[in-house]
Amino acid sequence: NTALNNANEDDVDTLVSNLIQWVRDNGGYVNDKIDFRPIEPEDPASPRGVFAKQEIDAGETLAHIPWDLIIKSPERTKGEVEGLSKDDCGVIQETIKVMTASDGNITPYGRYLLSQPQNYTVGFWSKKGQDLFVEMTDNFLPPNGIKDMLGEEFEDICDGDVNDPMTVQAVMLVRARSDWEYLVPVYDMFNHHNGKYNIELRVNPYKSSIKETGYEIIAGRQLQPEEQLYNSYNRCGNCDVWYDWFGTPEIYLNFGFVESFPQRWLFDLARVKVDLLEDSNGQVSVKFLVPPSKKGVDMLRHQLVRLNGLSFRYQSKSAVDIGIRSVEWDSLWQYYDALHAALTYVTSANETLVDDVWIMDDNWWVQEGTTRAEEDEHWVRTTARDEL
Ligand SMILES: C[S@@+](CC[C@H](N)C(=O)[O-])C[C@H]1O[C@@H](n2cnc3c(N)ncnc32)[C@H](O)[C@@H]1O
Repeated sequence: NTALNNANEDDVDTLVSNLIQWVRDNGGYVNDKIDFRPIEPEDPASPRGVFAKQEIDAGETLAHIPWDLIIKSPERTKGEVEGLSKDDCGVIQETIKVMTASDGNITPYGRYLLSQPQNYTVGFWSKKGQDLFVEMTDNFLPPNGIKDMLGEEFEDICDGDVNDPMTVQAVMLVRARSDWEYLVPVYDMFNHHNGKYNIELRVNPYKSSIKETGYEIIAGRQLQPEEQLYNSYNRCGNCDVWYDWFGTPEIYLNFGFVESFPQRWLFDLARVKVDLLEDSNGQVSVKFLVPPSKKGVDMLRHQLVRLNGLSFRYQSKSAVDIGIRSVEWDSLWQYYDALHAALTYVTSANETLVDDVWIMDDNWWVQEGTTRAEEDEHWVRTTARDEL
């Protein structure tokens, strides 16, 4: 896997401009008014995002990615399947091919994917890092099933080789960058923010045949110079299945970062579901989406005390002491802070407690009636303890 190791040495600015040129040379379009640059202009190593260089009108096309440049499963290539297919094995296999193409054949997109940081989402960490994460969540707090990201979802369902680092990296990148089973260059450059989401897709790729249309990304509203352009990874126009249950912990699990407010937390075992909203003065409020119970809030209070104990035990330790990479250590404590804050907001909220949630069915969490998903698409990824 020297390709994976050498990749980080490529200059990312060059990789990005080659990628844009390649899209343009192959029938695509990328608007001149957008720029792909590090989020912190002074820190070339900071993550990249998309920014408006000048004013952009609402509805203006930002980019058009033709069907041929999209990485998708061979099943899709025949163009017969519409709607969601049940797994993403096909797009993973194709991504592996794109990333392992020979020097003469590799596309600028393959090179860009190769340059991405390795194993940065928790499902792909070292065993020690994952064990510490599970110690933190106690198989009770979300996100659930971190070991399934590779094991159940790729090894078992796709029959994939989890011992090959390039394969593992491709799986992680598909989970962190794809629009379910389409990995779309340029569209995958937009960062996530539910409060500032300002782009849209002209055509929902799961509701119509996109062989002719490809992905057309448009401005959701008027954009100002220097504004960052944001997608939403769970509330976008075609995010139906993800809309209800996929909150801040699940964003963290799949994409490896803690989202800003607004956040959604679904504590399935305590049957507590909340949105955390921030007003223009930075005041955070808790919106209970299902009436909480005393039993549930007590469970979360107990978890908060346990988390305090955990941080106390580790406060004088470092990544080196534990023997894990600093990316894992730093990310874990970032998530800890978000989890701790969410539990603090929820347990100190002045909400009337009622027991109704415990007499509801397993779908208690969609009882609020704001659900978007179709009837058979409601599900929560259950925790290990839930299955006992
Ligand atoms: C679809 S890609 C977005 C483009 C990516 N930043 C890049 O440099 O190519 C998703 C990845 O971007 C990063 N990301 C997206 N939104 C973010 C946010 N709001 N804060 C921090 N990182 C974010 C995460 O690393 C995530 O796995």
